[in-house]
Amino acid sequence: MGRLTLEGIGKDYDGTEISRDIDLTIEDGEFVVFVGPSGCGKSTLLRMIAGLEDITRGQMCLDGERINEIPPQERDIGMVFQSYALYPHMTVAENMAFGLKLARTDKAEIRRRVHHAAGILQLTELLERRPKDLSGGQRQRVAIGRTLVKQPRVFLFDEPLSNLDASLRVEMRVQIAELHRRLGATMVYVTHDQVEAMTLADRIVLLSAGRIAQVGPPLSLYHFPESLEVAEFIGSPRINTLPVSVVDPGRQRTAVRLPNGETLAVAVDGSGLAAGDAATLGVRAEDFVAPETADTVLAARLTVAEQLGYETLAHLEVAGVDGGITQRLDRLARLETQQALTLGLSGEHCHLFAADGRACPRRVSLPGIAA
Ligand SMILES: Nc1ncnc2c1ncn2[C@@H]1O[C@H](COP(=O)(O)OP(=O)(O)OP(=O)(O)O)[C@@H](O)[C@H]1O
Repeated sequence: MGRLTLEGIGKDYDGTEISRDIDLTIEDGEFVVFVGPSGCGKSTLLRMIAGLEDITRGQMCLDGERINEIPPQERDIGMVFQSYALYPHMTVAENMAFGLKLARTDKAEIRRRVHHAAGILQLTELLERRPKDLSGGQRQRVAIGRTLVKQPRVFLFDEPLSNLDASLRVEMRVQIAELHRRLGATMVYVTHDQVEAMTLADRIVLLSAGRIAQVGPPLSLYHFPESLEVAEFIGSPRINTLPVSVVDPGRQRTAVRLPNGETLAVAVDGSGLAAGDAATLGVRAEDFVAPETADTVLAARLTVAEQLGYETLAHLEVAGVDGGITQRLDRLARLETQQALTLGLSGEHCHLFAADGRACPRRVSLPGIAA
């Protein structure tokens, strides 16, 4: 088993609050990813779970047992670090066996576990090599193997792929997902890369300034963000934002005035808003619709087209929208610089945020995705 519960967890450094009010249950076998901007407290929270940082406030339990005061090596929690921290003078097998030797595990049992882990991580052929003779991806697999042999109840990963090049990151991401599927173990993973978070997580914990901004399955955070901050962090390219003013707040639809003076009825519960309030309309790059079927349109002009092979990203100038708009188009879209384009908006496909950043609840249902 490996069920973690965090109740009211907080951390101070020299009187400054770094983490606060963290209430979270991580179920046995779950893959949870902590994500958020640099300095939001992801690593600090992970290190508190590992026992590498003291907990200032709150209680942490593993399978119902309080672990606040239990030293790291006795917690039954294994951590894979960003820097692989392998011993250069030891072979792969010796590196993987080292922790078990210190724990005075029986030699035959060590050999069995090292070979089992090497099989899972495709390291069997490399067991006699030294770290300097391995690629970055192989070293990272050894670092994972060193944790795997300890058979911990919970695996922690602190940005394990950030030292790898882009293609190797993708490859290792798939291997970590596969490892989770095979072991069915509880895994907690820290990254600032939202693509890694989206692809690996059963649930994402998005942190902001030491607090939890939102917890949920990746697609819930993508389609039903509770704040502008979450909407802007999840998704690439970043969600488009347009300054609007509220014309008529309603329970099913809320009418807003767009920068071009037109009105759009957005499918949200705007009952917390008042006519005249400033607000922000959010539209994801793929959520513009054909002008013929749109509720209203915006005139745009192309500045740059990025042709990525599998899609085209059109960067557009729109009057009254600072920073412009990005539209995701078909991979074969043919565009010319300065070309005039018409953006179609549908009230069903937009988000609306109050001036304080709070999201108005969307009035749309997406099959299989919980709001
Ligand atoms: N030992 C320390 N003493 C004082 N402040 C610290 C210490 N360690 C971290 N901090 C501060 O705590 C905050 C959170 O740091 P943390 O490393 O947890 O953030 P992070 O979200 O993991 O960031 P990154 O993505 O850049 O690694 C930061 O403001 C950081 O400067």
